Order: sequence, then C-alpha cells, then structure tokens
Amino acid sequence: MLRLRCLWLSSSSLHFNQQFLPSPILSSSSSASFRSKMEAVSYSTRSSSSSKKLLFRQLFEKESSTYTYLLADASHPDKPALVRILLSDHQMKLNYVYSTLVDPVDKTVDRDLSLVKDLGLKLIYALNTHVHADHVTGSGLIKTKLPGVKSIISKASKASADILVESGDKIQFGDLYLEVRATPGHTVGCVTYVSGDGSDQPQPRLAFTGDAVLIRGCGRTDFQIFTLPEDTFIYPAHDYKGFTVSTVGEEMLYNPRLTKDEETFKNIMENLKLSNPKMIDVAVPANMVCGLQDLDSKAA
Ligand SMILES: N[C@@H](CCC(=O)N[C@@H](CSS)C(=O)NCC(=O)O)C(=O)O
Repeated sequence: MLRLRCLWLSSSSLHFNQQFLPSPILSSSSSASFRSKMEAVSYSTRSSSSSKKLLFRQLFEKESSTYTYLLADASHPDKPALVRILLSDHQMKLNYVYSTLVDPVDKTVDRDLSLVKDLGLKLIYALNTHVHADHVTGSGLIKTKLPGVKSIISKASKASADILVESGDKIQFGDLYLEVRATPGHTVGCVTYVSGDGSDQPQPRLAFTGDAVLIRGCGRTDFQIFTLPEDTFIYPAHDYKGFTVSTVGEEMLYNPRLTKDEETFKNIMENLKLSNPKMIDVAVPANMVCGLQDLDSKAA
C-alpha cells in the first residue's frame, strides 16, 4: 500500500486546478521539506501538541462550474488512518482508510481518481451535498471503478445511496471528521459538511456548502451556515465568477443577497429569472440514485 508520504513527492507535478488554502497554519514542528512540498495542500491545527493535517484539493468541472473537493487525513504518513462514520442515533465503527470526495461530477471522475491514485490515497466515500439539477454526480461511476467506495447523501433528499446522513452525523476519516448540518433551501435535502470543531481539528473550520451559500451569492438558502465562526472557510459547489473560497464573515458582510432583509431577499430570489439548468432532466433522476442509473447494464 502506498504511504501518504508519496503525496509529498508527487504534489508538485499535478496539473489540476489546485486550490491553496488561504493562510495555512503550519505547526512549529513542520520540517522544511514538508513546508516546501505540502504548504499548499495540507493544513495543521493551531494546537501545538497536535499534528493533524488535512490534505485538501479543490477541483473544478467547467461545464457546470462545479467544485469537487478531495479531503484526507494526512497526519498518518506511516499507517493507514482509521475511518469511522459515527451516526447520531446508532453508532457504527468501520475500519476504512484515507480519503473522501465531496460533490464528484461524472465527467471528471477519471481525473479525480487519477489524483487519488497519484497521492497514494484510498478513497472510501463519495459525499453529495444534495441532488444536483445541473450535472450527474460522480458517485455511481466511482463505485463501478472502485467498488469499496460508499456513496453518501442526506436522508432528507429522498435519494438512494449507501449511507443516508442526517443533521448531527459525523463522517470520520482518520482523526478528522466532517459533521453534517442541514441547510435546506436550494433543495429540501441540502446539507453542508463542516470540518470538526475541536482543537485537534483544522482551524479555522471549513464548510462545504453545496449550493446553499455561494461566494457572494446563494442557490436557495436558510441561514444556518451563518451560525458558524466568522473565520470558517466557505467552499461552495459552484462559482460563476471565478472565486474559489470565502469565509462566513466575508459573506455576512458582502453577500449581495444574504445581507438584505427578508422581504428584499425574497424579492431577489423570486426575480432571478434563471432558466432551468440544461442537464436537469438527466441529472435529477440520475442523482436520485447517486449516479447509478443504467451503469450496471453499461458495465455488463
Ligand atoms: N446555467 C446552469 C445552471 C445555473 C443555475 O441555475 N445554478 C443554480 C445552482 S445549480 S442547480 C443556482 O442556484 N444558481 C444561483 C445563481 O445565482 O446563479 C446550467 O444550465 O446548468
């Protein structure tokens, strides 16, 4: 099995849209070689006693302007990270390894899996923030290529997937985890995946908002995301203007929709005059089965 150490050597040769975390906080014990190769893609907590590092990549699919995120616990270069999913009502512990993708797109699955392979990761989860209407999730295709991967979507979405999550559930990978926060509005089952809240988790936190809050915009939203600390990074599912990241504080100040009173907000949202996403008739049925539509017959 490839060790995570491999990713430090291979990261400089990648040509994907590679998003660097803003102002990464590196632990004082980081070695010079670690800094030179990993600064852009890893993340350390503020805790001086902790060496927890989030490997993070932001990937882009240009036809639907969708972001996919790759996350892994990079603090275990020498041993597989234990991955567990802790569900709020019943707790189960699964010994899986390594990394998770948030909002994969079918068209870019090969690129994403090749990155996972290059980085020496084992992919275990394909997370979906919601049933998308503008593209087909990559979850199904990923499962045909890597049968061990579990697809995840919210129970409230009424879609089918291997694991249905609810608000408060924790999805653990290594010593890091994402918590599930219900953020309905754009769709009834929209959830935001928020990185863990604790001194042993990456700080500031990261929120993968799907279409609930976009940078300086939103799909359809409630305001649950704005209860997070202002320095929480916002990583949406789309961007139509070239932005890559924001923070809760920035969006509270500058989001042209979410800074308005309720009446004005409603008025803006009712008058967006957006035409239906081009892919809606294909994407919604396929995403209701997490991308497993007629893939079995294709594989046969
Ligand atoms: N033109 C695109 C779809 C654009 C669109 O409707 N985006 C949605 C999120 S994907 S369903 C949205 O909520 N946008 C908010 C906005 O302010 O643009 C296509 O045809 O696929």
